[in-house]
This record gives sequence, structure tokens and C-alpha cells, in this order.
Amino acid sequence: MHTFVRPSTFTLEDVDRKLKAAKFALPTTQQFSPPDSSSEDGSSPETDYFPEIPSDEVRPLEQCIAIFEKGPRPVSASLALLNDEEIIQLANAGKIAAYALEKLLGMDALERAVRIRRALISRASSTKTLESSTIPLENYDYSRVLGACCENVVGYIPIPLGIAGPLTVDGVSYPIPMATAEGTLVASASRGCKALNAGGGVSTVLTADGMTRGPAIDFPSAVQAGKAKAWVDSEEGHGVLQRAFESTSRFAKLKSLKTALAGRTLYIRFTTTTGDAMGMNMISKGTEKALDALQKRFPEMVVLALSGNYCTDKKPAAINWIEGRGKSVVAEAVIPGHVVKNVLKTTVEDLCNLNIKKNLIGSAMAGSIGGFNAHAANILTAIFLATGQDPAQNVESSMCMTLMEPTNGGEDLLMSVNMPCIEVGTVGGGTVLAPQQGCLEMLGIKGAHPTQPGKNAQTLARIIASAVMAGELSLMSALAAGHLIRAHMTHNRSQVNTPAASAPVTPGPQSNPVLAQLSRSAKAAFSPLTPLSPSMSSTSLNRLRK
Ligand SMILES: CC(C)(COP(=O)([O-])OP(=O)([O-])OC[C@H]1O[C@@H](n2cnc3c(N)ncnc32)[C@H](O)[C@@H]1OP(=O)([O-])[O-])[C@@H](O)C(=O)NCCC(=O)NCCSC(=O)C[C@@](C)(O)CC(=O)[O-]
Ligand SMILES: NC(=O)C1=CN([C@@H]2O[C@H](COP(=O)(O)OP(=O)(O)OC[C@H]3O[C@@H](n4cnc5c(N)ncnc54)[C@H](OP(=O)(O)O)[C@@H]3O)[C@@H](O)[C@H]2O)C=CC1
Repeated sequence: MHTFVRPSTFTLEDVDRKLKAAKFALPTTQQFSPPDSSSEDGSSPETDYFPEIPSDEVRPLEQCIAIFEKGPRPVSASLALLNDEEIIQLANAGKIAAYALEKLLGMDALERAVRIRRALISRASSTKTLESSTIPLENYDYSRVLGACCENVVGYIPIPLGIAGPLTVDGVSYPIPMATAEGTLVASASRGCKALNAGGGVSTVLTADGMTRGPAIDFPSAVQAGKAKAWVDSEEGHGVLQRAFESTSRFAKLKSLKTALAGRTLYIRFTTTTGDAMGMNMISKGTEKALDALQKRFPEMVVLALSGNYCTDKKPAAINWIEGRGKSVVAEAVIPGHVVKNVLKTTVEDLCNLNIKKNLIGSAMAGSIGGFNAHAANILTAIFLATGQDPAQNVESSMCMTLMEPTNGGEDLLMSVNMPCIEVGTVGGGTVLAPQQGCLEMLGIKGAHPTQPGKNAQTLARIIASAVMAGELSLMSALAAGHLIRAHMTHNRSQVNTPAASAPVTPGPQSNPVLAQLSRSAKAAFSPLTPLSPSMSSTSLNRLRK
């Protein structure tokens, strides 16, 4: 193993370990044999095989292979002697796997690896657009991505970042970072923040903190599975599994083990603290170790999967809604009646009525689990993207029940959001990426908390619940006042890049005079230059659009 180390988060040894899937063997220094010194044309083989500077000219494949396989070590030094087109030749000849380019080119050529991969993928695809595409490639710290965030990287996708607020949460004022492509979201959350701040801000309560993993384990019979369940539930069993589990991390402390049988299959839901990490790698590592200990006690058992969906990760599940997963937060605020009227353009009575009919009864009618809200997922996901969270966990993280009731003799609004599954971290995952770290830094919660592990991640969960409340308040008000479509036509419809040519052709306005008339009316009604009549409800507009 070479020792070519760059000042970076990862060494090549790390990358080598993480990319062990690359199946072609690299010649080691010991295997290196200099090229045959007797050249037929009498030219110096040194010159043929080790040109100092890669030229623009593309040399024959055989010569490139010779440099790659017999050139100086480490292999990154050999590849530095080849130009991009020559490396593309090697990859097309099966000598280099496109996904292992970073490993082969070395830590100081990460952007080059991405550029070459783009060319390879582009030329292999039927559209061939990637190489010259608008997907950005430069000015990105790929060393943070490698072995941590993404494979087969061809660039990065910038998402607009807006700031809502600031919002006062537990007495501290926070700017709310939101990465989104849905116009109106930041405006809506900002209006909600303004209304919440006017009432003194949001207070939060953290009711639980624990990540979960639920493996599935088969036994020969339900009786044997039942014996294992009883042992796991016992003090002795819990202790054995806990010791094994906690040996894997400084931060994972096992809080509970919940067991359930389905025939001869045993499910165990491990719940653990995870410090400032969201914790899925951490808990999975601990669970694997605990299952090794269980296997020693019950050799007949078969671990079907580390995840048996009893966790439940990245899927809707009642167990999360009822028991919580990640951080469980209740956020509460009082919004003065005059603020409801002047900032939100509605009334306490209308808001409370709509909340019951929409967020509670409407969701119950729809058979919802954890969907007793208007758009918690909107605000939560935008903050997830801005702060480097795992976006797929928005499934359970955005479970939320929004409650509203009149207070102070009906004058003011008492509001809460109840979010039992906010799965966030300030270390690990996408939080290692520099822009995402910038957002966490802005909130004062970047990385590990220096003295109380877990406090930064908990603060992030409190901020998210409070920002969700701002979004709920503003959207519910817009719905109650009939302002939804007006706002979206102003903030959420591109006038530049929505070409007329994308209009439907068959059947279309051109071929149907009635539809053509409707289309013109709708266009006039939706133009941001022509504000909608306040009396025009979103329902009537929707009818118009059809
Ligand atoms: C990682 C692998 C693919 C290795 O799998 P492997 O079989 O050891 O890989 P291999 O070296 O034999 O290579 C097989 C192929 O994999 C690809 N491949 C292999 N390595 C690379 C690489 N570095 N970059 C790009 N592609 C790669 C590549 O296509 C390669 O073919 P080749 O090109 O060599 O002929 C496998 O172990 C795997 O798929 N693991 C599953 C990981 C996963 O899906 N994680 C998702 C996150 S888990 C989660 O978020 C949700 C969860 C788990 O909680 C949900 C639940 O509750 O179930
Ligand atoms: N494996 C899986 O099944 C799944 C993985 N994921 C992915 O998992 C990744 C996140 O995993 P996660 O476990 O959160 O992060 P990491 O895998 O990055 O683990 C956190 C690391 O940070 C260390 N650490 C240092 N300081 C702290 C601190 N104050 N609090 C907590 N940890 C600290 C931990 O130490 P120590 O070693 O002592 O624990 C650990 O090594 C994401 O990329 C996510 O997408 C998502 C879903 C499922």
C-alpha cells in the first residue's frame, strides 16, 4: 500500500478500503517491471513509457496500457502521465472501472476523476448530453463526498437556498435555512415567523430522543422464538445485548428493546441515543454486534436482515407515529388576535375551524397516519436539504399533528405542532459537506456539541418543529383567506422557462374554441401582472383551469 496522503479528510487508504469493490488488481511496487530496454526502432523506452508531460495527442491504447500497468507507482503517478482522452480509452477497454477513478487518480485529482467520468457516461449514453451539460462540476470539495456521501459522482446539483425568519425559538433568534425549488415556501414560512415572533416566539419541549433499528430473526419454531423473546425481555438478556451494543460507539446508549413475534420470526426494536448523529449507521453497527451476542445464546437462530422494517426507516409506519423515532418535539405559541388579522389576513375563529375540518377531520377521513397537518413536509424537507440531513427520512420526520384553539377569551390563537419523529444530526451523513455545514454554523449548531453530546442535534429538531409551525400558520391562513393560488401564481410559476411549446396539442386550445377561450381567461387570471380578485376563490379558479 502506498502512502500518498493529501491534507484532506480521507487518505487513499480510506478510499482503498471503501472502494474494495473495485475488482481489478493494481500492480504493486514490487510487481513493477521496467519496460524492455531493447526497442526495435531504437528509441528510448523510457521516453515511450514515461513521458514527463501528458500531451494532447492521444497515444495508441497499447502504449497507454503499458504506462498504466508498468509505469511508476503509485498508479496515480502513472495516470498523471496520461491525458483525459487516454484514460477514457483505458476505461473503455475495461482497464479502469469508471466508479474507481478517484481511487486510481489520487486525492489531488478528484475533480479530474469526475470530469473523466462525465465524459465516459456521456459518450456511452444515447443522448450524450452529460459532458457539455449545465450540471456544475467545478468548485466543489469532492474529498468530502468520497467514501461518505455519494458514488459515481458526475457533479453536484445546486438548489436555491432561502432564509426565512428569523424565528425566536426558546428565546433565541434563528435564521431558518431552506433549500427549495418551490417558490412561496420561504415567503410563507417568513410570514409565519413574523406572526409567531409578534407573540413572543415559540417554546419547545423535547419529549423523547432515540433512534431505532428493528431486525428480523428466524427460529425453527414459534416456541423457540418465544424463548428468545423472553430472554431478550429479561434483565439478563437485556444486559448482555446492551453491553455488546454499547461496545461499538462512544455515543450509542441502549434505551430499550421492544420485541414482537410473527410466527417463528422475532422482531426486536432497538432504541438508542445517538449523540449529535442522526444515528442510523451507529445503531446498525451496534445492533449487528448485539445480534452476534444473541446468536451465541441461541445458535439455532438465523438473522434474516438487520432491518426487518420494525424500525421503521424511510417508510410510513404507525409504530413511529405512536412511539416516536429520532427526536420527539412539541412546539407551542400564542399568536395575538390582531396579528392573525393584520399579518395573516384571517381570524382566529376561521383558523381554528379550518384546522379541525382539514388537518384533523379531513386527514381522519383520508385514513392518515401522522398526516394531521397542512405541509410539515415542505418546511422540514427544505431545512433537511439545507443542513445535510438524509432527505429520505422526511417520510417519518414530517409526521405532525397541528393543533389550534382560541385562547384569552377567544381573542388570540393557541397553536402547537406535535412531531414525534424528527430524525436529524449535526455530525455524519451530509452534514460533512461544506455548504450544509455553513447552514448549521449559521444556526450555531455545527458538528458535535462541545460539552453535551446530542444537544446540537436536539436544538436542530426544536428549530425544525418551530419552523414547521410557522409554515403551518401561514399556509392555513392563506387557505382560510382563499389566497393560496394567488400566492403561487406570483411566486411559484416561472415566466422564463415554461415554453409555450409545452402546451398540450391534442386535445388543445387550438383545436377546441371553448378550451382556447378558457385558456386565455385562465392565463389572464393567473398572470402576476393581473392580481386576482380577492373574491375569486381557489376553488373557482381550479374549475376555470379545468
Ligand atoms: C455497496 C454494494 C453495492 C457492494 O456490493 P458488492 O456485491 O460487494 O459489490 P461488487 O464489488 O461485487 O460490485 C457489484 C457492482 O456494484 C456496483 N458497485 C460496487 N461498488 C461500487 C462503487 N464504489 N461505486 C459505484 N458502483 C459500485 C458496480 O456496478 C459493480 O459492478 P462492476 O461495475 O464492478 O461490474 C452492496 O453492498 C449494496 O448495495 N449494499 C446496500 C447498501 C444500501 O443500499 N444502502 C442504502 C442505505 S440503507 C437505508 O438508508 C435504509 C434502511 C436500510 O434503513 C431501510 C430499511 O430499513 O431496510
Ligand atoms: N446504515 C444504515 O442502515 C443507514 C444509514 N443511513 C445513513 O447513515 C448516515 C448517518 O449515520 P450516522 O450514524 O448518523 O453517522 P456516522 O456514520 O457518521 O457516525 C457518526 C460518527 O461520528 C462520531 N461522533 C463524534 N462526535 C459525536 C457526537 N457528539 N455525537 C455522535 N457521534 C459523534 C461517532 O463516534 P462513534 O464511532 O464513537 O459512534 C461516529 O463515528 C447518513 O449518511 C445516512 O444517510 C441512513 C439510513 C440507514
